Amino acid sequence: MKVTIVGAGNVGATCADVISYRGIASEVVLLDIKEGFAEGKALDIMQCATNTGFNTKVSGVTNDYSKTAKSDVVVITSGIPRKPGMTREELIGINAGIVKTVAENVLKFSPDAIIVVVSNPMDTMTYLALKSTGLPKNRIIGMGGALDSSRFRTYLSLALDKPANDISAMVIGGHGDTTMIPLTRLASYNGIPVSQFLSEEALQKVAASTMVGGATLTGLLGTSAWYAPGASVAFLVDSILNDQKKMIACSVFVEGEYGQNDICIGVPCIIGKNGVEEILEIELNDTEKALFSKSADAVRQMNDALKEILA
Ligand SMILES: NC(=O)C1=CN([C@@H]2O[C@H](COP(=O)(O)OP(=O)(O)OC[C@H]3O[C@@H](n4cnc5c(N)ncnc54)[C@H](O)[C@@H]3O)[C@@H](O)[C@H]2O)C=CC1
Ligand SMILES: O=C([O-])CC(=O)C(=O)O
Repeated sequence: MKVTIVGAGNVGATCADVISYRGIASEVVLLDIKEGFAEGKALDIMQCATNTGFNTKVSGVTNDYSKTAKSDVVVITSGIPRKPGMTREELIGINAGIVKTVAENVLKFSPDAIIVVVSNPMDTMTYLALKSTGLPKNRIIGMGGALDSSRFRTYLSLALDKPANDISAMVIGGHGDTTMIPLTRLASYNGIPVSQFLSEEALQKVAASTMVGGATLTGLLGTSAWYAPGASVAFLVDSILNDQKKMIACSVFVEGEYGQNDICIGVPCIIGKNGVEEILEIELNDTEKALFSKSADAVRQMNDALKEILA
C-alpha cells in the first residue's frame, strides 16, 4: 500500500515517520516544493529503520508528482501554519491556492486515491478539494476531529488523573478555536460518564482547553503543533488502508446529516477502505444541536470567503 504526503514540513514528516514506524503502509512518498527538503526528510526517516525495526520504503521528491503515481492515499499538509495570535482562518488566502493546485496534481497520477486534507483552515480546504476535483464525497476526508478528540481525551485524563486510553470522548463541529464541540455529556471513563467524577465546572474547563488546544501549542512553540497532528493523520490513514472501519470524527461533505448541507464539517464517520463509509447521526441534545448549527454557520461563512479568493 502506497501513501503520498504532500508537504514534508512538521506535520507531513511526522506523519511519514509514524506511518513507517508503525508499518501502516509499505511505501511512503514525501513531496515538497522546497528543493531537496523532502528527500532529506525521507532519508532521515529511512535511517531509523534498523534501530526501530520497520521495512516501509520512504522516499522524497521535489515537486515531481510522477513519483507519487498509484498512491492509495494522499495526505495534503502543504501550506503555511499559523503563528501565535493568529487564527487558522487567517491562513485561507495563501493555503487555498496551494491546496487546489496540489489536489489537482495528485489526481493526475493517482486517480483512485483517497485524499486526506490537513492544511488549514481544514474544513474549508476539504470543501475546496472536493469542489475542485469533483471526487465522490467518500474520497475526501478532512483530518481535525481525530486530533481534537485526542486533545479532549488528554485534558480529561489530566483532570481525572487516569490514563487517556481509558477515556472515550469525541469532538465534532468545525476545526476552529470557537467552532469545535467537545461532547462532554458523552465522554466516559471505561464506560462510566465522566460527570460522575468531574464537576460541571471542571468539565467546562476541559472543553475550553480542548477548543484552544491548537492555539495553546502555537503560543508555546511559535508555530503550530506537529507530533499529535502527525500521529492523528497516521491513525486515520491506518483505518483507511487496513479497512479498520473505526469511528473517527472527520470533516466530510454533509447532505442533510445533522440538518446541514453543502459544507464539510466534523461528524462521526466510519472510516475504511472506501474512505468515508458511513456518517453516524448520533442524537444530540438541544444545546449541542444549537452549537452544531452555529459551528456550521461559521464554516459556511469561510466557504463563502473562499469563493471570493478563488474568483
Ligand atoms: N488539520 C489539522 O488538525 C492540522 C492542520 N495543520 C496545518 O497543516 C499545515 C502544515 O503545517 P506544518 O507542517 O506545521 O507546516 P510547515 O511549514 O512545517 O510545512 C509545510 C510544508 O508545505 C510545503 N509546501 C508549501 N507549498 C507547497 C506546494 N505547493 N507543494 C508542496 N509543498 C508545499 C512547504 O515547503 C513546507 O515544507 C498548515 O496549514 C497547518 O495549519 C497543522 C496541524 C494540525
Ligand atoms: O493550531 C493550528 O493552527 C494547527 C492545528 O490545526 C492544530 O494543531 O489543531
